[in-house]
Amino acid sequence: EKENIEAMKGPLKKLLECLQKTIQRKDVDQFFAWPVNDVIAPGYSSIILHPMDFSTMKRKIDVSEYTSIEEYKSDFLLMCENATIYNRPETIYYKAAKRLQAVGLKCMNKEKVSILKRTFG
Ligand SMILES: COc1ccc(C(=O)NC2CCC2)cc1-c1cc(C(C)=O)n2cccnc12
Repeated sequence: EKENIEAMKGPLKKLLECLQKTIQRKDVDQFFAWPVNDVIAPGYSSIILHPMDFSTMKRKIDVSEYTSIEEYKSDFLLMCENATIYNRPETIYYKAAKRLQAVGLKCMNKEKVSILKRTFG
């Protein structure tokens, strides 16, 4: 039972690594590559209680913390949503988050996820 779950995580891990590479390529300015801090974004840590960024997601992939593509997707959406909560709509960060969210959702759309779920269980 445990081996099966472990074995299952291999392919899922590969899939998520590939998915993250594809999506992160769109973050050319690397606004989402690292955790946002209070120096560059005043008051960030008191406004955004559940921060998320690509480096944190990468670490979670590496330690097999994601057991499904849905879990990965919710961290991705959290990351984008944080940026639309903290930043005003006219800012480059808000716009970058909206663009990134659209790209990410295309990569993780329903059809693909159901195919992946069938393939990876
Ligand atoms: C890891 O986060 C970042 C890294 C680098 C930069 C950056 O290069 N900013 C320069 C472009 C104009 C200043 C911005 C950010 C950044 C991301 C964000 C997000 C994602 O909200 N942010 C918000 C307010 C101020 N700065 C940021």
